[in-house]
Amino acid sequence: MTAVVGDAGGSVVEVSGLGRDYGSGDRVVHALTDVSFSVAKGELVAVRGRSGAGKTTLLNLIGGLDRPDRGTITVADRAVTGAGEPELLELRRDVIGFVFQSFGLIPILTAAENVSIPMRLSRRKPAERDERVAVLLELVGLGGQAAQRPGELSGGQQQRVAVARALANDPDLLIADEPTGQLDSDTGRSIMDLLRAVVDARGMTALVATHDPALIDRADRVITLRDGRLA
Ligand SMILES: Nc1ncnc2c1ncn2[C@@H]1O[C@H](COP(=O)(O)OP(=O)(O)OP(=O)(O)O)[C@@H](O)[C@H]1O
Repeated sequence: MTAVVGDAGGSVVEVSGLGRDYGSGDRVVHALTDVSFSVAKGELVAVRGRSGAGKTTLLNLIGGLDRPDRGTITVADRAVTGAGEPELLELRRDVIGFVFQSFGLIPILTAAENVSIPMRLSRRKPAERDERVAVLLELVGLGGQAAQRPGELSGGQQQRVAVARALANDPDLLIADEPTGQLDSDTGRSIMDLLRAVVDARGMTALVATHDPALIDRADRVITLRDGRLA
C-alpha cells in the first residue's frame, strides 16, 4: 500500500518546492525549479509553456514516472515522493490515468483489449472487465469499434481508445501530455471536449500539458511554466 498522508484539504494534487535537474556540473539543466501548486478535486488544469519549459518533466514527476531532486508531491492523499517502486506501480495503475501524445496503444490488441489492460493488471474479474470495457468504449464514442486494432482506427479514434484505457480503473487523476499534439485541430478539439466532459461527468481531476491555445479555453485554470519555473 502507498503511504496515505491524510486529507490534503480537498486537493487531489499537492506539489511543493519541486525541483528536477538533468545532467551535472557545467551541463546541468534545471528542468524544474521551486514549483508549488495544488489542484482541487474536479478541476481541469492546463499546463502551458514553450517547448522545453518543463511540462513533461512536471507531469512525469506527478505521475510517478520520474523522481524529483527536491520537493514533495501528493496525489489523492498518497505521498508520491519517497514511495518505493511497488507503491509507484500501484499509484500508476489505480490512482492515475495517463494519456500520451503518441497514444501508446498496443498494435496487436483490439480497442477493447487495449482498454482492458489496466483492469487485467489489477486482476478484475473477466465479466466485470468486459462490461466496463463496453461502457468505456461507448463513453468515448467507439461502441462500434471494439474489435478493431489501432492500425484500423484514425488518430482521433486511437486517442479516444487511450482515454478509455486511462479511465479503466476509475483514477482520481488524469494526466495528459500533449494529448492533441498529433491530431488536426478539429480532432484535437473533440478530444479536449471529451476530457472536459469526463471531468465534468465524473468529478475527475485532470492535468493537461499543451501549447495549443484552443485547448486552454477548455481548462478551469492555466499554469504557465517558463524555463522550469511557474510564471
Ligand atoms: N532526459 C533528459 N536529459 C537531459 N535533459 C532533459 C531530459 N529531459 C528533459 N530535459 C531537458 O529539460 C528541460 C525540460 O524538458 P521537458 O521535456 O519537460 O519540456 P516540455 O515543456 O515538456 O517541452 P515539449 O513541449 O517540447 O515537450 C528541457 O531543457 C529539456 O531539454
